[in-house]
Amino acid sequence: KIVHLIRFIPDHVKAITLRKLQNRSDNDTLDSVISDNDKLFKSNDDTLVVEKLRKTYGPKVVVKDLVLQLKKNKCFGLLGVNGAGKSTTFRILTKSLFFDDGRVQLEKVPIKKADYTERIGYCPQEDYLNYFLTGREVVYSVARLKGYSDADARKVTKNLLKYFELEKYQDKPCSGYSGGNKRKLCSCLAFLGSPKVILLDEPTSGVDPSSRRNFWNIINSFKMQGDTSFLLCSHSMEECENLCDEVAIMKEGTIKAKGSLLALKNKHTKGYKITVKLKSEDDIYRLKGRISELLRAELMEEYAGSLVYQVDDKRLSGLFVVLDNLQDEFPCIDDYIVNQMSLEDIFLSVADGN
Ligand SMILES: Nc1ncnc2c1ncn2[C@@H]1O[C@H](COP(=O)(O)OP(=O)(O)OP(=O)(O)O)[C@@H](O)[C@H]1O
Repeated sequence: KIVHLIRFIPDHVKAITLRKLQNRSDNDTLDSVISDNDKLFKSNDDTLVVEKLRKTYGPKVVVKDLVLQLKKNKCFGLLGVNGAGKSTTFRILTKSLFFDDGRVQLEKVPIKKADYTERIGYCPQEDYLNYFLTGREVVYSVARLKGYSDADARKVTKNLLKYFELEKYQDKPCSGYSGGNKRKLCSCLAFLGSPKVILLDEPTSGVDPSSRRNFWNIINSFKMQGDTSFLLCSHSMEECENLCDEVAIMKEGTIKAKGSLLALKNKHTKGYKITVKLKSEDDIYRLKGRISELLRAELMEEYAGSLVYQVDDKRLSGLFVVLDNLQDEFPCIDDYIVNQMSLEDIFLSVADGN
C-alpha cells in the first residue's frame, strides 16, 4: 500500500517518508552545522536564507545568484513574468532539483541535511494528487507519512479540510474535483506537519474569489499565531498586496527589485496614475498635447479608449481642478480616474524595463 502511495507523492515528501521507513539517522549533528554556517543568518528572525543560488540548463542560466531571506511570521512574494525562474527556485528549495552553486539553509540547517525538507511545506504549481483517493484519504495519508499518529492524523485532516472549505467534497475521489478544489487540496497539504516554511507556488490559480479570500485569511491567521514563514509565487498582484510583507520581482533568473510594498512604491513609482476614458478619439492628438502641457504627465499606456498617465504632482486638489477643466474643454473625455500607483504598476515597470 505504501509503495502505491509513494508513486503519487511529491519528491520532497517522499524523501522524508523513505528516511522514516528506513529509520536512517542523520550523522551530522545540528551543533556542528550551526557553528559552520552562522554567518548566513543576519538576524534571529531569519528562517530560510538563500545565498547566490545558481541553476543552469546547459548554457542557459535560469537562476542567477539569487539572494533571499525569509523571516518568521512574514510572507515573501516572488513575482515575475513567465519563465523568470520562480518554480525552478521552489523546486531547488524543496530538494526536487539540484542546483549548480550557492547556499541554502533553513533555520541554520543546510539543504543537504536529511531533515531539511521535514521542516518545509510545499504546494507545487502542478497538482500532485492520487486521483483514486478521496480528499480526506489524501490528507490523512500525507499526515501519516509526515509522522502523525492515527488519531492526530484524523484530527488534523478534519480541521484542514474544514479550514480550506473542502468538507463537502472530502469523501469524493480527487479525480472528480474541479481545478480550484484540486488547488485548495494541494495548498492544504502544504500546511501539514507544522512546517517552519511554507512554499506556495500559485496556490490560488483557478480558485474562486470567495475561497481565495478564505485562503488569505488562513495565511494571515498563521502569520499572527505561529512562527511560520511563507514564500509565495502568484501572478495575482491583489493577492501579493494582501499577503506579502516583502516582494521580489524576478526577470530572467535575476531579482530586479526587492523590498516592502511601500519601499518599492516609493522607489519605482511617483505620484499618481490617471486614467482618462474617452468617448471618441476625435480630438485625441490635441488632448494628449494639453495633458502633457498642463500636468507634465508621462503617457504610460494607451488601450481600448483609455489613456493612462503617471503624474508626479502630489497636490491632489490641484490635479482634480485641471482634470475638470480638461473635461469641459474636451467633450471626447468620458470620465477620468485618479489612483495611487499599485504593485501591478511596479511589476509592469520593472518587468518591461531592462
Ligand atoms: N527541464 C528543463 N530543461 C530546460 N529548461 C528548463 C527546464 N525547466 C525549466 N526550464 C527553463 O527554465 C526557465 C525558468 O522556468 P520556471 O518554470 O522556473 O519559470 P517560472 O518563473 O516559474 O514561470 P511561470 O510563471 O510560467 O510558472 C524557463 O526558461 C524554462 O524554459
